[in-house]
Amino acid sequence: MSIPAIEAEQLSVSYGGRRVLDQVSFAIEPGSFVAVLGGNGAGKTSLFRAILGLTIPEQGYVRVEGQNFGKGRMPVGYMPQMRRMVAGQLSGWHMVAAALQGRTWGLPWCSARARAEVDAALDAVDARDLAMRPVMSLSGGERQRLLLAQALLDQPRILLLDEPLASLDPARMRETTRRIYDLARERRLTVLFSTHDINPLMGFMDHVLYLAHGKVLLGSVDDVMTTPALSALYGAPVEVVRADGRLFVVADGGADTLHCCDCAEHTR
Ligand SMILES: Nc1ncnc2c1ncn2[C@@H]1O[C@H](COP(=O)(O)OP(=O)(O)OP(=O)(O)O)[C@@H](O)[C@H]1O
Repeated sequence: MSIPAIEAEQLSVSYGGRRVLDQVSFAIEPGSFVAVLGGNGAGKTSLFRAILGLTIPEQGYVRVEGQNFGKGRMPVGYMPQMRRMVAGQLSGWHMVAAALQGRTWGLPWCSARARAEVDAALDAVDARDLAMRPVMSLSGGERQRLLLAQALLDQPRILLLDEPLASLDPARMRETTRRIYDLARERRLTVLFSTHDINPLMGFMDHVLYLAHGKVLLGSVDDVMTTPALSALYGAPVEVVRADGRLFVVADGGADTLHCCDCAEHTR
């Protein structure tokens, strides 16, 4: 592999002495589209924050394109979880522009260049029609598009997308995934895409990065989504079941469905 887009080595992240990521190591290939899976509290957001340098590792390191950027500007666009979004009365345009303002400290943020960049990001996610509307009046799917536009500012080479499908209906999930996939291919982006529902990503993702109990497993869907692989990761028996063209990951005894995916849809 060439220099990895993202590389973690013996990375540990803890909060108040509780380890969320425990000496994890992995390397993400440039240009790959990676589904980041794991139950609630598995550490998906913590991993993204560590990559962004917003959370200081207890141990180990993360490198982006082979470098430790520290507080420097990295070539990474971040789409946070929507429930963390605060926008109030801002228009869609100003919400996207606010992210640019944060990154162009010291420059006149309403310059022609800045305006053109915001317009281009809105165009890329087909959201020009949302530009003048108050964000608080927008639907969940429309707000997601604005968050994606924010992540595209500054021409990133890597996108970290934290649950971009949250609160979308199944048709919108597939449409949103396709939009992100098309953008990623067109711009040769590396994408880490966290989700609780792998179904809409089938046929789009190159790899799965699965988090459980502080550990990670990275590989193809066929390598990771298997009974032995996930049981080893969880350190307890889980079962990967294929039924009606769908893939279910269930806790031992079948009482608890952890994830499911639709194996029937492998075509783009
Ligand atoms: N700033 C923090 N201080 C203390 N604990 C934290 C902090 N941030 C996250 N945690 C805890 O770390 C664990 C992992 O959280 P994280 O948000 O990374 O998980 P996640 O996989 O993104 O979860 P979800 O799917 O529910 O969004 C959780 O138990 C959470 O409560």
